[in-house]
Amino acid sequence: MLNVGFVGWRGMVGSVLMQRMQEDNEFQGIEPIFFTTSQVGQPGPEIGVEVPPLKDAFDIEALKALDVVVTCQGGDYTKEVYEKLRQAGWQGYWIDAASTLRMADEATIVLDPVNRHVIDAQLANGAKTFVGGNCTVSLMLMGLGGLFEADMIEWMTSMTYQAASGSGAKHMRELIEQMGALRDGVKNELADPSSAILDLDRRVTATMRGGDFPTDNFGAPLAGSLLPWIDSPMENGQSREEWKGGVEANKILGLANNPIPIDGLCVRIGAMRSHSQAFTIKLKQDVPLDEIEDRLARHNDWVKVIPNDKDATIAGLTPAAVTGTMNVPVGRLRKLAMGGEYLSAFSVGDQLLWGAAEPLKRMLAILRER
Ligand SMILES: NC(=O)C1=CN([C@@H]2O[C@H](COP(=O)(O)OP(=O)(O)OC[C@H]3O[C@@H](n4cnc5c(N)ncnc54)[C@H](OP(=O)(O)O)[C@@H]3O)[C@@H](O)[C@H]2O)C=CC1
Ligand SMILES: N[C@@H](CC(=O)OP(=O)(O)O)C(=O)O
Repeated sequence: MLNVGFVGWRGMVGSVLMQRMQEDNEFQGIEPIFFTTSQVGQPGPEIGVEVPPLKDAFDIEALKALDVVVTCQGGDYTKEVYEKLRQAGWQGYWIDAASTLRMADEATIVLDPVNRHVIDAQLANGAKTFVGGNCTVSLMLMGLGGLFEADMIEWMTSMTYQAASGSGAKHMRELIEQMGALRDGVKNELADPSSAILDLDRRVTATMRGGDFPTDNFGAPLAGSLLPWIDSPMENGQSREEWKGGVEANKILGLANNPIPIDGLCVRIGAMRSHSQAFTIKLKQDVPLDEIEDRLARHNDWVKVIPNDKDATIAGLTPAAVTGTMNVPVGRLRKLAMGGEYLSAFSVGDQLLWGAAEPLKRMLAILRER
């Protein structure tokens, strides 16, 4: 039986991982041991099986005794511990949510409905380090997997609409604080149906720009606005989030030596935990739309093709419809005015499920089944 150490299990991604593992009964058949950076000795989580008290996540000797480490603790923890553990001679499997190791040669980015062949080849080669992809990238590949699998894409852009959760729990709270502050600022005008809409609008804008508006985490208003920059700048003018779109997607697909150009703009919007993306796809050939829809729908169990009509789109292709589900709907499928090789698509997915926890959970299941 594998003994598996969990680090970062009470954070946002870690909690979703715990929830999903319990739902699918995946603590059976492993020996789970829980670690902490701040609560050593306290009781472990209730997961339906007995677990020992929390161990110190920085204790290299304790980690060395594990077959597998699963960490959702974050990049600083990975930087601090991973090298030390490997240098201490540990040869176990490291499964990580953080971006730190993703582009390292020894690391495989895991998204098994899309790249099980890459994962299996890496395991056969003795690979021991497996990292979940960037949420936007994983959700793009889950939605468009059928087109990548059939090698139909010459290049594509992804224009994103990313939820607050991608920045962390404090940011989700701040988004709601901002929404509340905007509403509170026009309480009286809202109660009076005859109040002038432009007065109401002026007040909303004044609240948003006022010194009391809560922006400690985002650094700017998000509610009633948007932020067209995510993560740090790269030298070429891309944001790091945009850079990840190209390099991570190609690494996941095993195309690093012959990459498909993938680029776009990443934008934070006021959704809670589902990321959306609009794609412009240059196909290698003018393939009929029904064949495209068929390939997309058949690729995996979670992608759902949404007919390109208004009612179906509004009902099924929104963060409000998708959040908390494993579904990755893809719709707005149509050929663009530029010609039959130009396809538009739009997809939505819960960035804490397929975007973060699920690929890690499934990687652990792959190891358990070996
Ligand atoms: N947020 C996201 O959407 C995504 C995140 N990731 C990656 O996953 C990693 C973790 O992110 P995320 O889950 O957002 O991190 P969190 O900030 O939610 O949790 C990280 C750690 O903070 C500690 N902590 C301190 N106070 C609390 C508290 N009140 N409640 C819960 N935990 C607390 C816990 O460690 P301890 O128990 O040791 O004190 C916890 O494991 C990062 O590397 C991130 O890049 C990847 C994909 C998506
Ligand atoms: N950067 C993503 C979330 C995230 O954690 O990404 P990564 O795992 O690549 O650091 C977002 O803000 O939506």
